[in-house]
Amino acid sequence: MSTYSSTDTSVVHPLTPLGWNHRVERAFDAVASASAHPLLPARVASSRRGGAVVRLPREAAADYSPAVTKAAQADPSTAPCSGDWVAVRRSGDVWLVEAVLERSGSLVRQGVAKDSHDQVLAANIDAVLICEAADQGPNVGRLERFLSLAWASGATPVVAVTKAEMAGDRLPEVLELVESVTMGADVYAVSAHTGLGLEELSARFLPGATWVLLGTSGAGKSSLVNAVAGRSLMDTGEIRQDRRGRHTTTHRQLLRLPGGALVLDIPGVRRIDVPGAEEGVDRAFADVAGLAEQCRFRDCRHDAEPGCAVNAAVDEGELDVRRLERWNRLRREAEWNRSRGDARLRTERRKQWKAAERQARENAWRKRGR
Ligand SMILES: Nc1nc2c(ncn2[C@@H]2O[C@H](COP(=O)(O)OP(=O)(O)OP(=O)(O)O)[C@@H](O)[C@H]2O)c(=O)[nH]1
Ligand SMILES: [Zn+2]
Repeated sequence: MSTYSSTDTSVVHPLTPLGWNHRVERAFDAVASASAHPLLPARVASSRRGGAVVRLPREAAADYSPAVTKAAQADPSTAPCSGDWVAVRRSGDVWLVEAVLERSGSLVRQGVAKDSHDQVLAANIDAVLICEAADQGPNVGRLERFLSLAWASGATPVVAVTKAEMAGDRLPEVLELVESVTMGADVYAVSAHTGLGLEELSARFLPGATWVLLGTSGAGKSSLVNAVAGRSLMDTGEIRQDRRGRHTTTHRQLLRLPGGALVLDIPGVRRIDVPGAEEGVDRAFADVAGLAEQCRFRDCRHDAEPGCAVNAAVDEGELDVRRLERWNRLRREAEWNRSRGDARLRTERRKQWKAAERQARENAWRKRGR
């Protein structure tokens, strides 16, 4: 692995290799200057209910402070997650996470149960690498879903068509199909086995940038990262198969590529629900959304309304009707998820108001009693 090197002589922050930058520095300074305790910045590699593994830059286990725990109970999306920058302090012989610093792009999974909360899968990400295997389709509906999610995160999506050598002569056809739905996101045909396209893709992994991998199980994410790194950073399918039943879940979740980019490994993202953000869907479907803006009526449902630019494009063969149907479905899903999120928020606010009212009454009562 290459070591981090700075070309100038200024002092390099020890967390720079983990993606530390001015934005994070300002966020940390604001928290640290308001704290009664001396705090240190750290980045979360992985987290679970009561604590996290953080990098200071050395790796350490950290528990959550009562304030962080309380906030996470009220809203789990505030709990530390992979990629988060946090402020920690030493308390006796343990590290305590005192605050989660303000996030830039984060990948959010919609809560699925009724009144369930969104879950932040990865925080402070700059780019999302969507992996779709060339030998199994590819599945454009799935790609559109991943792209919507990625755009909603605020990070830049990049698509890797993995196992490209398996497509053989069909590769141009596969790429054409992929590119018909990627709307300007860059697409790379890669093979971890033959090395195809790895150099071009590697050039995208800029030092200090944080990437997250999306793709179904077996899409070749781990193999791709290992091939780019030139060594085994992640367990691939075969290795996990061998280890089944043994307690060897020691692999890291915040990886550093030789070029200095960071990769967050978020295991177990099977079904992806689009978050309650139609903007993500509309970015992924920029062609359809652009047409919809030209409809005569602002609230056009693109059914049988007169002056519907979307249907006109379908009639003229410029827009695939299946893509239109998939856009409608994802949009409805996003709208529904958002309205559910809004309803949950209203319930929570009501609870908070009630608690505040109760507190005010108690305070008044105590004052009177004095
Ligand atoms: N032919 C071919 N097979 C590949 C390539 N990359 C990965 N594979 C195979 O695809 C299977 C899955 O690869 P992984 O890298 O483990 O896939 P993954 O996306 O990390 O899977 P999860 O960790 O379960 O999400 C393995 O059997 C790999 O050997 C490739 O470029 N070409
Ligand atoms: Zn319309």
